[in-house]
Amino acid sequence: MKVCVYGVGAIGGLFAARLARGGVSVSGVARGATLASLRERGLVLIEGEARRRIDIAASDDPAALGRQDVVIVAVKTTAIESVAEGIAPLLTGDTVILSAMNGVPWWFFNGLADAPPGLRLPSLDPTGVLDRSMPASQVIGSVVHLSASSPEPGTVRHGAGRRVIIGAPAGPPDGRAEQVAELLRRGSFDVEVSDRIQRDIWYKLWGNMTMNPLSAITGATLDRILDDTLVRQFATRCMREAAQVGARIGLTITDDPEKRHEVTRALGAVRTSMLQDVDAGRGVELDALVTVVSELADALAVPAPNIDALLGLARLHARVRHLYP
Ligand SMILES: NC(=O)C1=CN([C@@H]2O[C@H](COP(=O)(O)OP(=O)(O)OC[C@H]3O[C@@H](n4cnc5c(N)ncnc54)[C@H](OP(=O)(O)O)[C@@H]3O)[C@@H](O)[C@H]2O)C=CC1
Ligand SMILES: CC(C)(CO)C(=O)C(=O)O
Repeated sequence: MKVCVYGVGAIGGLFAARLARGGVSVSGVARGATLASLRERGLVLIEGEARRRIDIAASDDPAALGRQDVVIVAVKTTAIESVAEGIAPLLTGDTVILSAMNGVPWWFFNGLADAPPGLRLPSLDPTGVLDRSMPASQVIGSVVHLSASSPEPGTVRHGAGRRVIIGAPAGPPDGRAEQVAELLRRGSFDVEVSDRIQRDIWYKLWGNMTMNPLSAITGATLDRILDDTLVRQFATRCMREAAQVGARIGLTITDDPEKRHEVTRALGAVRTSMLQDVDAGRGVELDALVTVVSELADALAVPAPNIDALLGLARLHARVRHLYP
């Protein structure tokens, strides 16, 4: 089985390294300093005290890597259009595209019976280029419940966790999801196959759609955000609104926000990925995490004044720093 990872950063690098270590034939689409480093030093995987070099074929030209059985898309959501532009040479009609990013992806409403037919959101694939180049029928979605970082290009450090949930957008688990699960298990990931991956994505989003922008705006770690009563209550109000939005498209959340806060608070003094992006001067994944929820609330006529306030503040904060268009 030929597997290509598109975007060899923290998550892509971890998938690539662990699959290659498990004997899978892996290549990577990388660019710039990452590509140079992969060619010179191989992909470096740091797990605990262990540091290991793993050689994979890498190119910034997907045509040089050829047709694949599975393509793992692991860029930041802000770069997804560049993947749409480049991915064609990797695909046949049977290639599985494993979408491994946070937030609401372009294929999210496919197979979601309770979503209004033909629903389109302004910030989600407005031109249809993502759907044309990466059709939902070929996608397996995922929720990546682990952490990784890339301390320097071509090096990936595995943080905590090994859990990955995957599932086809439409219908019950099918053969493709099971095949991808088996593949990922060769990389020693703990894989679950979901019969409704959108529900799992929405549940993760329910937490990070507030924590990420709140950390970006304030510069605070998760513990400080949740220990501030007013900010915690604001996050709770946003989550209640998001829960109402989700319920309208069949993605009901039964948990109470407080229960979720307790889980997040236990993570301690974590700098969220969005705060790290702000610190590094990188674009922020605001559209996939927050804009989409605000637009969905609007489309479904669910009042969401707190989510809109969060979006407005986070967007302005990012725009002032040239981190959002
Ligand atoms: N890191 C984590 O612990 C977790 C991350 N996630 C999610 O996973 C996704 C990926 O995050 P993460 O791995 O941290 O991000 P990174 O920024 O570490 O990695 C993304 C990689 O994609 C590369 N890339 C982007 N566009 C292209 C392109 N057109 N061609 C080739 N390479 C490209 C980037 O290269 P360059 O540097 O040149 O831009 C970078 O190496 C995000 O949606 C994130 O929210 C989810 C769970 C945990
Ligand atoms: C740390 C966490 C869980 C905070 O919501 C996260 O999802 C992120 O940093 O992107």
